Amino acid sequence: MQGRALGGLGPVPQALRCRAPLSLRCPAQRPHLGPSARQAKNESVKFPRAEQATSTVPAEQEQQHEVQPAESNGNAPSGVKSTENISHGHKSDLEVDSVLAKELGENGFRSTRRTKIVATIGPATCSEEMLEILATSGMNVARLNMCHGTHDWHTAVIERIRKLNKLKGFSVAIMLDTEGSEVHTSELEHPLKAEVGEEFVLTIRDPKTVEGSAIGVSYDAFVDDVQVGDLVVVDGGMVSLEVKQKMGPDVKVVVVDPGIVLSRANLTFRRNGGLVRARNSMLPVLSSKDWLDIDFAIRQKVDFIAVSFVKSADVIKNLKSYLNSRADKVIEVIAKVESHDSVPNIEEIVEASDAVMVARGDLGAQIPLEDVPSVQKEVVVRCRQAGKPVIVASHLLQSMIEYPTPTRAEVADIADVVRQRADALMLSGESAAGAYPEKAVGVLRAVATRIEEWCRQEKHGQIVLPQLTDRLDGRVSEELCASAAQMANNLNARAIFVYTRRGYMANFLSRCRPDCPIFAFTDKQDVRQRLNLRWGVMPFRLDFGADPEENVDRTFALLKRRDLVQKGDLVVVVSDIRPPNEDVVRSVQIRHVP
Ligand SMILES: Nc1ncnc2c1ncn2[C@@H]1O[C@H](COP(=O)(O)OP(=O)(O)OP(=O)(O)O)[C@@H](O)[C@H]1O
Ligand SMILES: CC(=O)C(=O)O
Ligand SMILES: [K+]
Ligand SMILES: [Mg+2]
Repeated sequence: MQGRALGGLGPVPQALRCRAPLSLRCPAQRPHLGPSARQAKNESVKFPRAEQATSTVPAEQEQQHEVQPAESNGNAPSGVKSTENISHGHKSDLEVDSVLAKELGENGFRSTRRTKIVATIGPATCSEEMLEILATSGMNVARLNMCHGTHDWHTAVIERIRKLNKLKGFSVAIMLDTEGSEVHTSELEHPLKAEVGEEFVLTIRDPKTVEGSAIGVSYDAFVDDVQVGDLVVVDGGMVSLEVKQKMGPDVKVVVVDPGIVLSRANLTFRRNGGLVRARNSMLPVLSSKDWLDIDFAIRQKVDFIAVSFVKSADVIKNLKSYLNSRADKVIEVIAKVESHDSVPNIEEIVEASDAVMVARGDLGAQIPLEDVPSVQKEVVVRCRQAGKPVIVASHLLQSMIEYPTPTRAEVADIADVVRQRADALMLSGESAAGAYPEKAVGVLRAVATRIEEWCRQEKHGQIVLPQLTDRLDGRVSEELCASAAQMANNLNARAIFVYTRRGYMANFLSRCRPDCPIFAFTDKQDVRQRLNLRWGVMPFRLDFGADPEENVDRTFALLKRRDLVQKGDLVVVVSDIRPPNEDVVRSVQIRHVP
C-alpha cells in the first residue's frame, strides 16, 4: 500500500466512517434512557379454575409438520448448566437466562423488552470482559462478520461466548455472516485520507508494485466494468472517485467527494446516476471462500448463517439443502436483503429463508437511499406475516461509534423499527469497533422497552396475519397460537407459557405479537438460543417429564422459587409436547399460578 496513511488514528479508526459534522454536535443533553422503574401492575383477572381446550392430532401428522431431519441427530445437548440458576441450592432442571431474570426482576413481566438485540463482535468487543458486558447489557445474538478476521480469531470469540453461556447463564446465540462476492478494496495497513482533486490508482495488481497512491480492488473484471466518467462509490458514499483513465490492470481515479478509505471497503460503480450492473452483478452470491466459511460455521455449530447479497431464493434453498445434509444440528439461514436484485424477489426470498435481515448499509448503496425505508417496511411486514424473524440492521446508532449519546434522529429511527415490531435491532460498527458498545446496547434496550410500552397502549403495529398453511396440523398450531395470544390480550394475562421441543409453537406465538411476554420452555439449549432471536420470546431450558400437567406444575414451582411468578398470576399455557408413544396433544389452558 503506497497511499498516504492517516497518522494517529490507529489501525481501526472506524469512527471515521461517521460523517456527522463533528463540530455541530451538542453532547450536553442525553435523553432519559435509563431502565423504566415502573413496575407492571398485577392486573390478573380472577378465573375460577383451569379451563382447557385440547386438540389431538395423530403423531405422523405432527412429524410431517414439524420434522427437522438435521435436528434429530443430536447436538441437542442436555443444556449447559447455568451457575446463576443452580446456585439457588436446588440443582434444578430449569435454566433461565440470567439477563432475562434480571430484566424481569427490574421491570416486571409486562415491561420486559420484547425486541431482540444483535451485536456485531469486533476488536472493541472480542475480549471475555467485553462480551460479558454486552451480554449483561442485553445482547441476544452475537454476529461474526466473515469480511474480517481469521478463522482462529472467530473460533476464539465463539469459545468465549460458549464459555459465558455455560458459566454465567446466558443464552447468547451465534450468527455467522458471510462475506459474499462484493467488490471491495484490498487490506490497507492504514486508512487513507482522500482529499478533493487527489488522484489514486485502483488496481487489480498487487498495489505495492504500482507507482503512486494505489489501492487494490478484489475483483479482476472491475477494469472491464468501469468506463471513463463513472463514479466509484466507497462504502455507500463515504468517498466518491471519478474514473479518469483506464490503463490495463489499473484505473486512474480522482477524488470528487472526500473522506476516509478504510481497509476492505465496499465499492459500487455508478454511471449517469444509476448503478453499473455489468459483470459485477453476475458474481456468485456464495463464493468459494464463503463455502469454506460455511463449513467453518458447521464445525462451530453456530445457530444462524446470514447470507450476504442474496439475489433470489435459489441460493437460500441450495444452502439449506447443504446444511441439511452436512450439519448435525439445525442452523437457520438468514437472507440479507442488501442487493439491488433482491428487491423484486422479496416474496420468494422470505418464503425460502428461516429469517431475513434488512442490511441497510449496502442496500443504501445499491438502491436510492430514499427507497430504503419503504423496502424495510415491506420486508418487515412480509416476514411478520410469514412468521419469519426479521432483523433491521445498520446505522441505527452510527454516531455512537464516536459519541456517548445518540442523535435524536437515531432514537426516532430505532423507535420506528420497534413500532414496526421487527424481531431484532442490529449493531455493526457501533459494537464491533466503536468507542461505546455498552452504551449503544443500552440505548437500544431503553428505546425498545419504552416504545413497546407505548405500542401496547396505543395498539400500534397490528397487522392482519394470513393463514400460513393449508395442512391440518399446521392450521391447528396456527389457530391454537392465535387464540392463545388473543385470550392472553383479552384477559390481560401476565404471560403465555409455551412448552415446545423444536420451537415451532413459540414461533407461531411470537408472530401474533401478544401484549404479554412468551415464556418458552424447551429441553434443548440450541432451540433456546434460536428462540432468542424471536420477538417477545423469553427462552428457558426445562427437562420435560412424561406428564404435561406435571411439567406445568413443576414450572410454576420452579419459577415461584426464583420470584419470577407469583401466586395468583394469570397465565395462558400452550403445549404441544408428545408424551412417549402417544399422539401429540396440543392444548391451551388458562391457569392461575397456585
Ligand atoms: N472481526 C472484525 N475484525 C475487525 N474489524 C471488524 C470486525 N468485525 C467488524 N469490524 C469493523 O466494524 C465495521 C462495521 O461492522 P460490520 O462488519 O458489521 O460492517 P458492515 O459493513 O455493516 O457489514 P457487511 O460487511 O456485512 O456489509 C467494519 O467495517 C470493521 O471495520
Ligand atoms: C449489515 C450489512 O451487511 C449491511 O448493512 O450492509
Ligand atoms: K458480511
Ligand atoms: Mg452488507
